[in-house]
Amino acid sequence: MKTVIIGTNHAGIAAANTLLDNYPDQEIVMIDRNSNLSYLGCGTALWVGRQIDGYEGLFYTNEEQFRAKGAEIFMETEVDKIDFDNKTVKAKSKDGEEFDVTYDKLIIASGSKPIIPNIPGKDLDGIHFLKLFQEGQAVDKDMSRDDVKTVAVIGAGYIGVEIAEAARRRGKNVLLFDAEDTSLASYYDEDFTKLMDKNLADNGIELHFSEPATAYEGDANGRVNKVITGKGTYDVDMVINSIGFTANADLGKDSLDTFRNGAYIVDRTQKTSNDDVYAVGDCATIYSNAIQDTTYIALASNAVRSGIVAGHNVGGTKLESPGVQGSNGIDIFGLGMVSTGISVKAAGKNNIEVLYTEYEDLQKPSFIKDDNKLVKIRIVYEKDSRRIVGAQLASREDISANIHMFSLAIQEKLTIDQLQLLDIFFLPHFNQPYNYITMAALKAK
Ligand SMILES: Cc1cc2nc3c(=O)[nH]c(=O)nc-3n(C[C@H](O)[C@H](O)[C@H](O)COP(=O)(O)OP(=O)(O)OC[C@H]3O[C@@H](n4cnc5c(N)ncnc54)[C@H](O)[C@@H]3O)c2cc1C
Ligand SMILES: NC(=O)C1=CN([C@@H]2O[C@H](COP(=O)(O)OP(=O)(O)OC[C@H]3O[C@@H](n4cnc5c(N)ncnc54)[C@H](O)[C@@H]3O)[C@@H](O)[C@H]2O)C=CC1
Repeated sequence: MKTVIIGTNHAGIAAANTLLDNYPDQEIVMIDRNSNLSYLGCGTALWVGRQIDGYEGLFYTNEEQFRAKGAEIFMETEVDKIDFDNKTVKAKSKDGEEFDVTYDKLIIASGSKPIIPNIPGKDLDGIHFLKLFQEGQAVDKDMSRDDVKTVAVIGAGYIGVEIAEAARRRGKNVLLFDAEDTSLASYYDEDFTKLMDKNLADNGIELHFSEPATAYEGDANGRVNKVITGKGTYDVDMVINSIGFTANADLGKDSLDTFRNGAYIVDRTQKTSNDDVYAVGDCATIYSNAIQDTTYIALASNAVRSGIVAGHNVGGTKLESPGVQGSNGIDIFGLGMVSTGISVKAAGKNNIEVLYTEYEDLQKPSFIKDDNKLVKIRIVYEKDSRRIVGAQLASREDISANIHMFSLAIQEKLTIDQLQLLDIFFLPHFNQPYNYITMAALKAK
C-alpha cells in the first residue's frame, strides 16, 4: 500500500509517524513546499519577545528522521495538481523539475493560510503575517531596526495579542487594532476579555477596538508608515496582520466536498468525500462536541490528533475521532486564560440556549500567603439538557490543567449537576476545601 502525504507540518507529521511506526508494510511519500518542517509557531512570540534564547528549539523533527524510518520525503517541492481519477499527485521541485507520484491512499495536510486584509496599501514593505518560520524571522529582523519604533498589530486574537506582547517586550510602542470591541473575542466572554484588555493596557499597549484598519499608506520608498481606520490616522513603522486563518484547500476544491470556509469536509475517520483521500489538520473540518456539529478550528493540537486518526485508518485500523472542544490557552504578561467549548457569546451565534455559573476565589486558603492568586471561572451549560458546553478560567496562577476536565466533561456530555459533588481533592498547598469548581457548580440555577 502506497500513501502520499501532502504537507509535512504538524498534521502530516502525525499521520506519517503513525503509519511508519505501526504499519511497516506501508510505502510513505511525503511532499512539502517549505524548506523546514515541524515549526511550532506558538513559540514565535516567545522568541521574538526574547523570552526564550532563540528559535532553534521550536522544531521537533526533521526530514532525516523520516528517511531513517523509511519514508521518501521531498522538501521545497510543491504539489500543484491532484488527478483524483488516476490517483496521481503532480509535483514540482524548487529547481523546476516536474514529476508525478501515484498513490493508493492520499492524505492532504496542506494546512491553513492567513487571511489577507483586502485594503489599499496591503502590499507595502514592512507589512507582515505570522504563519511560517520565515515570516517570524522577517518580523524579528524588522523589529531589530532602530527606526522601527511603533508597531501596529491588526487583529487582537491569539497571534495578535501574543505578538503585541513580544513587540512591547522589545521596547516598541504597540498599537493593537481589532474589529471587535475587545481582544480574544472568539474565545472568551466579556468579563474575561476585559481582564485581558486591562492587562494589555496596563503593560503599555495602546488598544484600538471596534476599529478595523481601512487602508495602509507608505513613504516614498514604498514602506508602510500609516494605518488608517474609520476613527483616525496613525503613524507606524511596521504592521503585523493577524486577522485569522482560513483553510489552504485549493488543490481539491473542485473534486472534494468543502465547508463554508473552503476546508475539506471529513468524517470521524478524517476521510473526505473521496474514499481514497483523507484530510487532516487546518485544511479539514472537525466535529465539535460543544455545538454537536461540524466546524472549523485551526489548532496544532487538533492537527496532531487528526493526523493520528487518519494514519490508523489508512493503515487499516478503524479509529473514529471523539470530536474536539477547541480547548485553548494563552499567557500574556503573566495573565493566564484557558477556555474550552463555547462561550455564552458563541452559544448565541450558534443558536444554543445556555445558562452560566461563575465563581471567583483565591486558588489556596487565605492562610497561604505566597503564590496564592485569584481565579475566575465560568461554566456554560445548555439550558434544557444542562449539558456542560464550555468553561473559561483566568488567573495569574497556573490553573491551565483544570480545563482538561471540562474538555472531557463536554466530550462525555456531562451535566452541570453531575459536577456538583464531584470528588475534588483538597490540600492547602494546591487548593481550597470549597473548591471554585464545586462552588460554581453548586451555584448553577
Ligand atoms: C504564530 C502562531 C502561533 C500558534 N500558536 C498555537 C498554539 O499555541 N497552540 C495551538 O494549538 N496552535 C497554535 N497555532 C496554530 C497551529 O500552528 C496550526 O493549527 C497548525 O500549524 C496546523 O498544522 P497543519 O499541519 O494542519 O498545517 P500547517 O502548519 O499550515 O502546515 C501545512 C503544510 O503543508 C504544506 N503545503 C501546503 N500546500 C502545499 C502544496 N500545494 N504542496 C506542498 N506542500 C504544501 C505547507 O508548506 C506546510 O508545511 C499557531 C499558529 C501560528 C501561526
Ligand atoms: N495560544 C493558542 O492556542 C494560539 C492559537 N493560534 C491559532 O492560530 C489561528 C490564527 O490566529 P489569529 O490570526 O490570531 O486568529 P484569531 O481567530 O485568533 O483572531 C483573529 C482576530 O482578528 C480580528 N479581525 C478579523 N477581521 C479583522 C479586521 N478586518 N480588522 C481587524 N481585526 C479583525 C477578529 O475579531 C479576531 O479577534 C487561530 O485558529 C488561533 O486559534 C494562534 C496563536 C496562538
